[in-house]
Order: sequence, then structure tokens, then C-alpha cells
Amino acid sequence: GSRHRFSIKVDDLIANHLKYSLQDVGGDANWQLLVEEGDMKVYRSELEENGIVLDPLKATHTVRGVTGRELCHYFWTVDYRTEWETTVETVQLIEQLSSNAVVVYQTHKTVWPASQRDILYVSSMQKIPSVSENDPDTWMVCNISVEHEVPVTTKCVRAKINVALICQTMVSPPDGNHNIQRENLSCKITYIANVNPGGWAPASVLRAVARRECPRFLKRFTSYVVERTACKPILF
Ligand SMILES: CCCc1ccc(-c2ccc(S(=O)(=O)CCO)cc2)cc1[C@H]1C[C@H]1c1ccccn1
Repeated sequence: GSRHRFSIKVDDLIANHLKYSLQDVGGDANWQLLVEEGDMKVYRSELEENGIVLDPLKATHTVRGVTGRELCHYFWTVDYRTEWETTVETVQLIEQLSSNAVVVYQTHKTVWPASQRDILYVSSMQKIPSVSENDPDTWMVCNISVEHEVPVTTKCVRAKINVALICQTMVSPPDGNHNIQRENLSCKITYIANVNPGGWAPASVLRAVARRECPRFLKRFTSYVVERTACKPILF
């Protein structure tokens, strides 16, 4: 089954994301538009705790030619991580919790002059049933930090994350009784990243890195999935 020892924690955070993270922040004064490129918008809310930058990031993007399930599959599957993630140095699968949940340990490239960070998290992928029939399907991946024993390399500072990738697939039906092709697909992405660096790091540096890395991730990751799925049957 898909239940495991972190299920309650993961389910609570999923419910929280579904309740708050899909809300539009375009007109919200607490959120500052950092980057806008075509359909992609990246927002940040400035938040510090004891001088540590916690700025939540929120990005929306529309990707044509793929489904939400396909985007979530390539975001969730550990084997593909280093193909699109440019801020990580090492990625390790620590434990397979269930068919759709794993524990991952990864180290991030050092962001000078801060010390190197590592993170340990549960990555869980699920389909959120649509409320009514003609509502779009929603697929979601949540990456949530947990306590767990790891091959400790004491040199890293342990960062903590609460990240969600929420994908809603839209199908524009082909005329007549033709099968759905990739050109009939479009997927609305909402990406939320809460990263606690877990210790002091210069606010200006962290903010500059997040401002650069978030749009870069969205472009690189979505292009990667479009390319990988182009000649494959559509996974709804
Ligand atoms: C000192 C380094 C701090 C730092 C640690 C970790 C991460 C980070 C962790 C996870 C994920 S993910 O979306 O879950 C994909 C799995 O890898 C993205 C980013 C980002 C930063 C920094 C680079 C900043 C940042 C913050 C938020 C979003 C993107 N980048």
C-alpha cells in the first residue's frame, strides 16, 4: 500500500498546500514578482527568522505538450534528479517507503561564502482526484524534510525544505473523434519552495541565488520533460 511512517505528516502538508498554495498571489502585497518570462511568473515573500532568510518562493508556469502526471513523474523519480537539478552535488535514495514515497538525501553545491548545505526529505507523489468530472486532474509531488539517520558527512549544514510541485492538466479536445495528441495538452504548474538554510547565510547571497535558480529550474526541468516525453505515449 501507499501508507508509511511519515504519511500523516505528508498528508497534513499536502492538505495545507491544496488549501493555500494554489491561491493567486498576483495582487497580494506580501508577494513580490521577481521574474516574468512568457507564461512563467516567479514570486517571493520576504521572511526572516533570527536573521535567517526563509523567503517562500512561488512560481506559476504553463507547459504545453505534457501532462501533470508526466511532470510529477520526472520530478519525483530520483534517477532523473541530476539530469535537470543544477544546484545539487550528490543525490542518494535512502529508503523506498512505498510505491509513491521515498526518502532522499542530497548535498547542494556550496554557495560561497555560506557553508555547504545538505537536505534529507520524504518525496511523495500523488494524484489529487478532481472534484467534478470535467475538472482537470491534479498531480502533486511534495518534498518535505524529515529526521532520519543518514551517512553523516558533518561538513554540511542541514537545510530544511517544504516544497510542492502542483500540476493541473488541461486537454483541448481534438475536433471529431480523433485521439488526444500532445498538441492538445497543456499543464498549469504551481511550484512552492520553502527552504530554511538551517543556519546563518548572507541574506543577499541566498536571495540572489534563489532569484537565479528558481526560474532556471522551471525552464530547464520543463524543457527536459517535454523532450523526454515527445515520442512516448501520453501518460494521463
Ligand atoms: C545554500 C543553499 C540553500 C538551498 C538548499 C536547497 C535548495 C533546494 C532544495 C530542494 C529543491 S526541490 O525543488 O525540492 C528539487 C529537489 O532538489 C529545490 C531547492 C535550494 C537552496 C537555495 C538555492 C536556493 C533556492 C531556494 C529556493 C528555491 C530554489 N533555490
